[in-house]
Amino acid sequence: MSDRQEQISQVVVTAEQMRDIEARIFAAGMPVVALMEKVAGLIARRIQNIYPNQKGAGTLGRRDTESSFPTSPRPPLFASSSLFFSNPCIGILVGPGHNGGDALVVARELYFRGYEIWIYSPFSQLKELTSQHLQYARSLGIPIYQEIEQLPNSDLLIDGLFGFGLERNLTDPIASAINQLNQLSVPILSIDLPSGLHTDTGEVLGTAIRATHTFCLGLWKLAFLQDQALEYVGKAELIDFDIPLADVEAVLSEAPRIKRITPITALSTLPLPRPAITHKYKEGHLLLICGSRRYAGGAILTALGARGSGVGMLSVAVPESLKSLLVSHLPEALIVGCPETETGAIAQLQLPTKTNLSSFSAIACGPGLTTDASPIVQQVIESDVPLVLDADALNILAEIATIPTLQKRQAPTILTPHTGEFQRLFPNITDVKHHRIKAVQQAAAQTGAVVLLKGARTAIANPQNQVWIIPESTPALARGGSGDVLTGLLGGLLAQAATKHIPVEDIAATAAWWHSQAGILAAQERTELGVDAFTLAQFLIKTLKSKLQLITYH
Ligand SMILES: NC(=O)C1=CN([C@@H]2O[C@H](COP(=O)(O)OP(=O)(O)OC[C@H]3O[C@@H](n4cnc5c(N)ncnc54)[C@H](O)[C@@H]3O)[C@@H](O)[C@H]2O)[C@@H](O)CC1
Ligand SMILES: Nc1ncnc2c1ncn2[C@@H]1O[C@H](COP(=O)(O)OP(=O)(O)O)[C@@H](O)[C@H]1O
Ligand SMILES: [K+]
Repeated sequence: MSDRQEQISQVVVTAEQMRDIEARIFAAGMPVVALMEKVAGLIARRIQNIYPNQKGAGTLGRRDTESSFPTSPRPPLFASSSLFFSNPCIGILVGPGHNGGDALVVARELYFRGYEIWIYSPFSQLKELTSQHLQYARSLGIPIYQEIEQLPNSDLLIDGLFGFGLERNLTDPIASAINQLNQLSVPILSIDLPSGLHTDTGEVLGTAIRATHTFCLGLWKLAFLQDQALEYVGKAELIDFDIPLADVEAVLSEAPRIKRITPITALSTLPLPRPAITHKYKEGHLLLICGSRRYAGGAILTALGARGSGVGMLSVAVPESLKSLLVSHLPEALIVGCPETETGAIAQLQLPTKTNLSSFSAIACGPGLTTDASPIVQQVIESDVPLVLDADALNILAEIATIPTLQKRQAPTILTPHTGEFQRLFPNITDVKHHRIKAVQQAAAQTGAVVLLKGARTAIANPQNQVWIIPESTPALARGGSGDVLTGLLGGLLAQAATKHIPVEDIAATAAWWHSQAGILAAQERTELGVDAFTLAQFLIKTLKSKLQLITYH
């Protein structure tokens, strides 16, 4: 990957920013019509790659020509595969704007490459360029339909109804047409984004195309990184059409950056290679404070996550009754047994002599504590040590309402809530479910902490409004205990970075990226049902090794 590609793949834009960037390109002299040709040419070539036209190589599985609406039976899912169709029939859905224009250029190109094409163009008012392309398609004899009921069967649909120009909720008749198109068991490839999604929030504006594959054009739009958009987007792919970096910079320079974390950035944040002359305390000393008689496993999983980070020294404070269990799982760690409450929570921290909280390079506190360990959380907040607060530490924080004391901390703080913990902690931030990125930015600004909001697309914000988003993950991680592994891993990386000048949000993003990648690799090897939290921790180093190899070889 070139430097430019690496930088482009990190960029995330809103619809407004994309419009401004395009406006600069057009103002500089690039004709709109030429850009549309270029972009649509790239899309057409990708479609040819995915669904090659092997006309003449046999005619397995030919479709009938009668209408797919309203009563024709659904074609089988596998009908989409190029293995089954030598000459795929492609239906092109055309909207009123330039998204429709792109689709029409794709239609024309595929028509000339021998594909069987029909066009669905339900709008009477089209932008000038789109209208011209439609006229030309008509002159070529490509069938054009205005009514959904007229549409013939197809093996594939290309969605060019709306792109980033969609402004308001979709209404009938186009809304019901989209609903009917979604009912067909035909793969849908969306151009730029699935029609009906809000470009920034990923919200469904009335209804939206459920794409199997989306070609995001030029730069990643924010919607692709929003949890609520994922089931509409399908497999997402960026079509890079050579937007000059200078134009991107010019438009984004003032704005708080929202970035996708890439393997190169994540790996460059890791404490590798280690200096030849070092010792265990130079490689970070992490204190984990976790577990209770009720939740013993959480402490083990957090510690295994920390082990995966490679941290120099690991101390784990647990209730006394858990000590031997932890020792048996983590012989290398220093297990600190603490006096416990009647309920089996840590009652007070009893660190070894000559040790206090300031002796550690970082502290990670919370998994499995129960809310009975409240004084401990207060104590760690008052320390001057970089701190990760997760799980019950966040619930305690919500109960004791000490957000203002977080602001006063001298050392960095990272909060790692899932959506439920987030809502308890920040009841004044509404709509975290629908505006996750805005919500995480507000939370970071309110607390002065780095906030890592867990989810399908984990987002990390710093108090300066900058955001990192983890662009890929797996639902295999939606499983008890996987968050504990992340807390340990993050704590371990934070401890190792203590003497280095790496922004804390970069460390949080790296930990979340590594955690997701481990989930992805484990799911590939063991299926999505095979990624229990213990297994996930075992995959951390294996994943790191495979990612480092990829970087070395490219
Ligand atoms: N100009 C170019 O040559 C390029 C075009 N691109 C394509 O252009 C798209 C943006 O084009 P546009 O700005 O024309 O916008 P769109 O094609 O996304 O749609 C805008 C059109 O839809 C109408 N509209 C908006 N909301 C509606 C609603 N709820 N119901 C009915 N009609 C509605 C608007 O009045 C306008 O006519 C991108 O998504 C991309 O596909 C770029 O990707 C590449 C360069
Ligand atoms: N659908 C999903 N896709 C990808 N990752 C997910 C999904 N659901 C959960 N995760 C990840 O799994 C982890 C779950 O953490 P958390 O909710 O704290 O669980 P626990 O407290 O049981 O350890 C987080 O890192 C989260 O981002
Ligand atoms: K679209």
